[in-house]
Amino acid sequence: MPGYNSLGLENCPKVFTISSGKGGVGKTTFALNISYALCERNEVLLFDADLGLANVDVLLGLSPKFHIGDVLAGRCQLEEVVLTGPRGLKILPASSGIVKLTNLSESQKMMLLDSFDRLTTGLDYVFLDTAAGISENVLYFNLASHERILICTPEPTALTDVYALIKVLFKYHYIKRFHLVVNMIKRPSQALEIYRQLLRVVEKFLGSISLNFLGGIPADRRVSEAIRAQVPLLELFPNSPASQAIREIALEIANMKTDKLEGGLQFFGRKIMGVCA
Ligand SMILES: Nc1ncnc2c1ncn2[C@@H]1O[C@H](COP(=O)(O)OP(=O)(O)OP(=O)(O)O)[C@@H](O)[C@H]1O
Repeated sequence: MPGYNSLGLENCPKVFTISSGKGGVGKTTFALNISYALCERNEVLLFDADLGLANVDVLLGLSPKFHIGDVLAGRCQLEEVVLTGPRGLKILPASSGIVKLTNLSESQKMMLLDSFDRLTTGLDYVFLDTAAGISENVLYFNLASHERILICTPEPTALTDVYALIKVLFKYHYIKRFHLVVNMIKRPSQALEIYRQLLRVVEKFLGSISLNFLGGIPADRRVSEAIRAQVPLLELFPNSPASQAIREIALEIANMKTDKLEGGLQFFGRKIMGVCA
């Protein structure tokens, strides 16, 4: 049976990249919990695309038998790398500490995208948790997705780093559509203040960019307790302030309209190869 996503499009998951510019802002925690929230009613794959420093599997206490390096070396199929997490969430772990994976060749990227296209058939959502910063891989995964969620915190450095990421994606890759989540806010109004601050700078220096405010997540001590317990925050503390905020963002994502979803990631891979050639 072919799969249908929430928009009724056959075999075409909606692909989101989650990136941050700065490290340590809560990107992986968000990626795990937003995937967990959405897999209550959908088929979801969380791809730990932080190819140098993987940790989604660590957050869940899972032990991968194979990793993407094994696929690239021809030792297994991508399907064998996938782990099943809570609520049936599918997790594609990356490859902790294998430095050469951080610089994939174009042919390796294409091979990975081909396998990825097979793997994602029938899914509703794919979330790509990228590395921090603006390395080639981060840009590549951002290009390969339908939507881009940027995470920042109220810290000025988090804001300047997320601006740098938007700037590179816009100036060199013509990407104009982004969503913002402000994590670790201290009071409810802070998220919108930060969003407006970033929007002002983006409009002043970059012009016609669509920056959508997805929501704010409070600083919540339950987050680190859930990490220590290796259980998603939404499962362990479903009523904590951060859990409630993440569920609201999940609702926004579920209701998000996308103009047109084309093909799977393979299509995007080809598109990128055209851009990069
Ligand atoms: N809403 C929150 N409230 C309190 N602490 C948080 C929150 N979100 C994340 N954290 C804490 O921030 C730290 C970094 O989180 P996480 O590993 O998810 O960040 P990251 O951006 O993925 O980091 P990296 O750059 O290493 O990939 C963790 O210790 C986590 O407990």
